[in-house]
Amino acid sequence: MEAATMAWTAAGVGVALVYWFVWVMGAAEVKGKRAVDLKMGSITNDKVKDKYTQYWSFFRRPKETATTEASAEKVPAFVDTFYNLVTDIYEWGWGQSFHFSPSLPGRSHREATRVHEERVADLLQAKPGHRLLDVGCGVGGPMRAIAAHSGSNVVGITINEYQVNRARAHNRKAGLDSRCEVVCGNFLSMPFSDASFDGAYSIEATCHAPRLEDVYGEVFRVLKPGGLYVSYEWVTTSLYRADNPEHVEAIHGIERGDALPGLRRQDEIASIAKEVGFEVLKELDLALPPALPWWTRLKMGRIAYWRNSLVVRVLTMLRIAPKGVCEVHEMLYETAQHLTRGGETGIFTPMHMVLLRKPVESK
Ligand SMILES: C=C(CC[C@@H](C)[C@H]1CC[C@H]2C3=CC[C@H]4[C@H](C)[C@@H](O)CC[C@]4(C)[C@H]3CC[C@]12C)C(C)C
Ligand SMILES: C[S@@+](CC[C@H](N)C(=O)[O-])C[C@H]1O[C@@H](n2cnc3c(N)ncnc32)[C@H](O)[C@@H]1O
Repeated sequence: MEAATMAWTAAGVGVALVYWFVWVMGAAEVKGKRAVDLKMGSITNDKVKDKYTQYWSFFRRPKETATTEASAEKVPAFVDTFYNLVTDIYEWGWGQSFHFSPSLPGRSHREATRVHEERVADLLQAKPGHRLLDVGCGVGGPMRAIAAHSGSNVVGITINEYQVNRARAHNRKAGLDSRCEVVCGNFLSMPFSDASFDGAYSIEATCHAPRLEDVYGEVFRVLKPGGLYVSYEWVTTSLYRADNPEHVEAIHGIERGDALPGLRRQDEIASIAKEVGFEVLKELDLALPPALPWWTRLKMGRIAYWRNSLVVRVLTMLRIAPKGVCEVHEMLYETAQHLTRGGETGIFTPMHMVLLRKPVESK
């Protein structure tokens, strides 16, 4: 073969490979967000690296961020920065629901996710005409599943403006915008009237609150008397040992890479709920057997991560993706290892479920 023909063939194969990697394979899990559309939320391209450095130095010492009052006050702003950095990567590589779910034999991740979300609607006994609150709604994957399954209306709140726009666009596309509404705000001080919701839920979101009593107190205030609240909490289990360096490293790794001001213990959740006035109707770690491991989805993704980091590197080199995306992607990769370790050792669960009721006789 002539040199020129070989060069053209190599170039053609190169272009086809890039096309296959970026456009055809798209995301690890779901098509919808394409790699070429990766943005860093509302952060301009030139600020991504700085914002990432600021985020990293703040969450490097997770426990301290929760315990000193001055630091705790800054948490929502850093959580907002975190979601500017990760929202597109999450959507691209995971889907529109930013949470875990127990694996289901013979069912896809997408189905397992939906089942985990519909369980919330069932626990809340949600019905058409009900007004539900989604506390920390992300880009609205759970909200759409719950509205579709139960026929209720859902109002979601998130601290991150970029997520609000993404969620509204997805709601419109799904034809659910008349029943799903999204508000930008802080769940530690919500812009809703007292007793204005029939039910409420939070899926893997309240772990971002420095003090759980603050967010539970707000949910209590906005619920109607008799209203139900379901929460899936991220917690350490009774197997966690603070004197085991491997345990400490896994938990710190989870906190650092997920913008958490210190994970709570499993046995703290119900007492905090009671403190703010809730009745505790049910409490269960949904990750316990017979449930199948939630972390297998993370483990199975190794080839996809490798592919994704290559895609991210190529797109950064071509200046299609902003500088700093590679660092954020690397951070998420490491976080995935810590989460897997937390799951395998059983010291951590992202699905400690509590079903709470605001007493009928309360104001
Ligand atoms: C509830 C929270 C988020 C939970 C999960 C949705 C995310 C936790 C870790 C994330 C990921 C880790 C590895 C990424 C991978 C390197 C990349 O190529 C594709 C996306 C990941 C799989 C990403 C997806 C979302 C997570 C699983 C927290 C923040 C409270
Ligand atoms: C891991 S995501 C989960 C999103 C959604 N529940 C889901 O399962 O797809 C956590 C969500 O909590 C929101 N959040 C964190 N701290 C918040 C705060 N102080 N006020 C409002 N939303 C907050 C984030 O913006 C994000 O949308």
